[in-house]
Amino acid sequence: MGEKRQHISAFHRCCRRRPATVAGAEKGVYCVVRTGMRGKLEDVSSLIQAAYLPCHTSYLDAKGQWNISCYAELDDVPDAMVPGAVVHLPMKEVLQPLLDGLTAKLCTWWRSLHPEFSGFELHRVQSFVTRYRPCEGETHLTQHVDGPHVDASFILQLHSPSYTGGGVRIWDAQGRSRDYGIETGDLCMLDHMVWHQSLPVTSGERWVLVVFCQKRELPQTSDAENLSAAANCEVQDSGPARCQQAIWLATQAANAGCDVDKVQATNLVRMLSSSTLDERERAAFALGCLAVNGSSNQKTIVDSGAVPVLVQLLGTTSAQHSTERAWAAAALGRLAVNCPKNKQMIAQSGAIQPLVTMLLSNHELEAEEAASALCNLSANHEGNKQLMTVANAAPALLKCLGGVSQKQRIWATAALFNLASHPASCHQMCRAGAIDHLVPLLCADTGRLRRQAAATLASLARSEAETRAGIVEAGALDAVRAMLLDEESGVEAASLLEELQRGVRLTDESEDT
Ligand SMILES: O=C(O)CCC(=O)C(=O)O
Ligand SMILES: [Fe+2]
Repeated sequence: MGEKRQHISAFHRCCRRRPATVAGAEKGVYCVVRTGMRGKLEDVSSLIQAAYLPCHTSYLDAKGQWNISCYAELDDVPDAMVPGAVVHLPMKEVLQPLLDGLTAKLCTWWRSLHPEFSGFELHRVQSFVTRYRPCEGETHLTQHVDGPHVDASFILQLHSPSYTGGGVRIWDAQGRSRDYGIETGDLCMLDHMVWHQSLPVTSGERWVLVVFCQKRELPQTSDAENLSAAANCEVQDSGPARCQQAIWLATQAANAGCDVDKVQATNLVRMLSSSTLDERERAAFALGCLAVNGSSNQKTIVDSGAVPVLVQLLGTTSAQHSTERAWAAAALGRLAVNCPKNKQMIAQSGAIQPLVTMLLSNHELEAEEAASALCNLSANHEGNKQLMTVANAAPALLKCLGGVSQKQRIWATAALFNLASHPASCHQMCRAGAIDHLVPLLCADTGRLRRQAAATLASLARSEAETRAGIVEAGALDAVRAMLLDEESGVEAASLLEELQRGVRLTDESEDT
């Protein structure tokens, strides 16, 4: 009973239009859950919108002539081909960090519906972003099923500020429909051949991510067998299916917050040395997913020898290896979180210089993950701050502040904040023009950026009267005044002001003597 009630609330918390009933959930053909990804989706929404390039397609189903979707993935599956659709790689890059986790969620739910498919996994055949607007042909999608070739699908509501209308209507196995006014981060999961439609948007824009999956048989049938197969996944014969299993397990483990064991970790580390780029990318990605689960996974992964191999992956320079470098940086950064021993080991294995080089990459994902890793490596670690100064990190981080990626700017500012408390780094930052880069961020759109910029400037202001004067000269006071009125960034603004005033007071005092 308790379990059922829990299911009901997860199912209906997000339903604005209907009181809680569980018709769809009970019949099991669909499920709407809140993922808790709202913040993450808000963070990536500008990237998604920047990467959005719709293509003209013609479907035989409810979509007809359709030109408001941008495709990130399109498998060459005969039944699933969409005439006119082409993959837009920038969208793939932006969605990459989200897709595996979401697919794993869909797969977990779908397996619970279909115990008979425990030996199967879901493989994405299409993923795309759709933008609905109140224009002809763009408001909604009429009633349809995703197709006989689609075994399960999901619709994720992306960050879509201020739109009206919209939402999803879904029919259960008895043909009864329900409307869901889904909110950012709500995930609507559909079983095979479930009728559904989106509802017309009447103002603003509604953004969704849609993924279609097919089931694929796993070579082994039980989790225990999968585990042992993954455990034996040798580099020499790690065919795609076997590595897929290792990744599947890692994703499941990361998703469920469970521990990775030594054998799994060792095999993922071996996969990092595979001769296939795709396998190395997947292994690095999986290790990064597992490393966030807490200290026991961090330790198991480090004890399996991951650090030197991951660091080695950072050392390539070609564009082709950019994603591999990004996931290796992400894994290293996560291994460093709250663990001084790992921070030191990663730095001593030579990670810092290549990470600084990666900051200057044209590939957003690579620069973002490098900035994030450097932030984690420098946090509460004076030795690494020193090494980052030697590697000339500050100028590269400052350059990142001018990048288009918001995530990159946030991580770079956070890393700069860490460095600002280290005297040598502080000098390096000031020489590299930190004040001129940071003061404009006091007026940034994002509260987090404004706060981080203010805190970093406050730290710099502590160093020398000349720096304080420079900050004032660059026009910080007006921005700080505006920030003081703003609840979100008032505290940081007040401490920056205090540091700046300290400068004024010191000057007054010295004139008195
Ligand atoms: O946008 C929605 O809510 C539904 C999208 C959908 O069902 C589809 O694209 O197949
Ligand atoms: Fe659909």
